[in-house]
Amino acid sequence: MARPALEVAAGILRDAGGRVLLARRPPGKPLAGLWEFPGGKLDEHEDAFAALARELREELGIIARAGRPLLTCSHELGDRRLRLHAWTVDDWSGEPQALEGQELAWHGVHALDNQPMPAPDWPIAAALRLPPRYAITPEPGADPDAFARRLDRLLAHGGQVVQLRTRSLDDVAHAAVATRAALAARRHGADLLLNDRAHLAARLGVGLHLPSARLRDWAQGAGDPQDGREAWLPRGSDGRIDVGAALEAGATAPARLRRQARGWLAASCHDADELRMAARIGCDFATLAPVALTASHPGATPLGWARAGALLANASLPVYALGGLGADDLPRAQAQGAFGVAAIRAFWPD
Ligand SMILES: Nc1nc2c([nH]c(=O)n2[C@@H]2O[C@H](COP(=O)(O)OP(=O)(O)OP(=O)(O)O)[C@@H](O)[C@H]2O)c(=O)[nH]1
Ligand SMILES: [Mg+2]
Repeated sequence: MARPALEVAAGILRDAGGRVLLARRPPGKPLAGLWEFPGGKLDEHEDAFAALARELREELGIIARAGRPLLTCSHELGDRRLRLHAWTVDDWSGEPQALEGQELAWHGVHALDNQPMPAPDWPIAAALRLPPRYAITPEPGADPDAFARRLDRLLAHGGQVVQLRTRSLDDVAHAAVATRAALAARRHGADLLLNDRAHLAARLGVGLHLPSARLRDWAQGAGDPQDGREAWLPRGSDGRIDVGAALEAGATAPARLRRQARGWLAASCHDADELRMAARIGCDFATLAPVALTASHPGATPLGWARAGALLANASLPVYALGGLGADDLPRAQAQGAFGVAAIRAFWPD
């Protein structure tokens, strides 16, 4: 019989400057020397926040009064599963002290990629820099100037992560739209991802969003070797994608290190298989679709919340629920285990 999952709560504590607290696992413990979020295992019948409050009192001597869930992910850990519940602690008192011989340090959320962390912490580090909404553009249509103006309005809202999804343009027209979008994103401090143009995304220094067919090709090492995946995925000496070895070593996020100057790597997923592939090749986040009926994909059968919730509960990276959803669906999506909501029409400015 499979052993029950190991349930662990991890706390996100921020100082006045927005930096988060990391604790270094002391010598003698498993994964010694790696930096993690303070916390520990749930006792039987204990919920995540109660466990976290207890662990923070024992490890740091602080009293946590209120928090909210940031991300729950599920990971294979040898012969059992680890479910790691990351909670943002909003209200606490006391000054964190290292009561268990651990080293403590505050780090900016953009510096976390450089810390050697247990692999299950990478999705948390990504979630700390991701907004709850992932906006996807509609096709640019016949008027590229009007499209650029609307995109600019979208990017101007602080902290946006936006996928430029253009399937209808030829390479030259697409490069023009993408270059303009990349400049606008940089001007507004927003993060842009191109849909399925790996070379161009790498050249422009923006992120890449893989359609599911491309995700499958990359995860299986199939397809055209010139498709740009070298720029995005860590490779072993045999040419195969080599996230696994780095995962076992518990080292810093390998995929992200390779593409330090580049942006996010994400993928479109529709089932458990694709969610696993996305995590395995080192994607920072994924979309899961279609959750509900959507006008842009009228032929697709929606997953519905029950099925989507079951897939989300086992995901090992942040996932945006997508398909017929808008901002109003965010609480429901998060209650079902999504990190956020992605949409085309709902987030596109008039
Ligand atoms: N606290 C914490 N544990 C994590 C994180 N990431 C991660 O993979 N883990 C894993 O979750 C488990 C938590 O173990 P722990 O050593 O903190 O457990 P604990 O405080 O309850 O008690 P213990 O040390 O006395 O066994 C370990 O297997 C640890 O490697 C994280 O960010 N914070
Ligand atoms: Mg602990």
